[in-house]
Amino acid sequence: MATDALALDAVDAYYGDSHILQGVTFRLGQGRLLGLLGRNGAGKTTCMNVTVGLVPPRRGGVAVFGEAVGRLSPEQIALRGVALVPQGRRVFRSLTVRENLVVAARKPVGGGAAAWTLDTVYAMFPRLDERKHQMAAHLSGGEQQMLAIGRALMSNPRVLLMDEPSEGLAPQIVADVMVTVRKLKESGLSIVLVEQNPKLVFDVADDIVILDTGRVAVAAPTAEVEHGVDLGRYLGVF
Ligand SMILES: Nc1ncnc2c1ncn2[C@@H]1O[C@H](COP(=O)(O)OP(=O)(O)OP(=O)(O)O)[C@@H](O)[C@H]1O
Repeated sequence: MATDALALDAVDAYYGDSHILQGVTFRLGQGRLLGLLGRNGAGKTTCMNVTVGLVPPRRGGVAVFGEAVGRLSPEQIALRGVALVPQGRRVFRSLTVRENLVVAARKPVGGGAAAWTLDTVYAMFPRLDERKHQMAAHLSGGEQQMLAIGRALMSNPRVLLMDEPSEGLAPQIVADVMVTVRKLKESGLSIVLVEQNPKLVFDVADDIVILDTGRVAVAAPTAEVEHGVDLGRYLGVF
């Protein structure tokens, strides 16, 4: 069996004394898309923070393509091909669109030709090409989301983490974001898509993990979750 792109194994994580993640285990297969769902405060962002090294796990392990990374720094983990599109986009507001992209550029793990360059990012997001000399602060929310995704792609990741990329965007823009997510999946990237809205992820995810107050309540292929799980119980009314 192929090595998982990402594996969290019995991860416990804390903020100070607050025990947030409690024995979280899930696996992202290579080339697959995992939808990570859960209510507000369930621990989704904390899982992302643990994966990229911002919140080191107190117990348990994190592995990227089979290599343990739970004790590595965020820089070391990024060098192993993990990129995060953070919640709230967090683009560098006082840099231009082009500068935001250039500062994130990195060669793929193991060398070889970079799939993602300024040209290929602009080809995916023509709007960023049109606005490349503008300050990121002046972009619309949807454009900032494109930039946040483009910036993550510039690092030529093997594992892409997307934390609520639809948050705060108009429905048409959300639809555009989901088209992008689908294209990235079709390109072979291994993706974790964090969302509060299950309808968005069911369309595109291979597997679903539902967190409930810091624990994995459900982990199964999408079709099983869609038809066999009482979503209202874990996600509230939607
Ligand atoms: N920096 C922090 N310090 C202390 N507690 C935190 C911190 N960040 C998050 N928490 C708490 O940890 C818990 C999990 O938060 P987390 O952001 O991981 O949830 P989430 O599922 O991503 O929620 P949301 O959908 O609101 O983004 C929440 O109770 C939250 O209040």
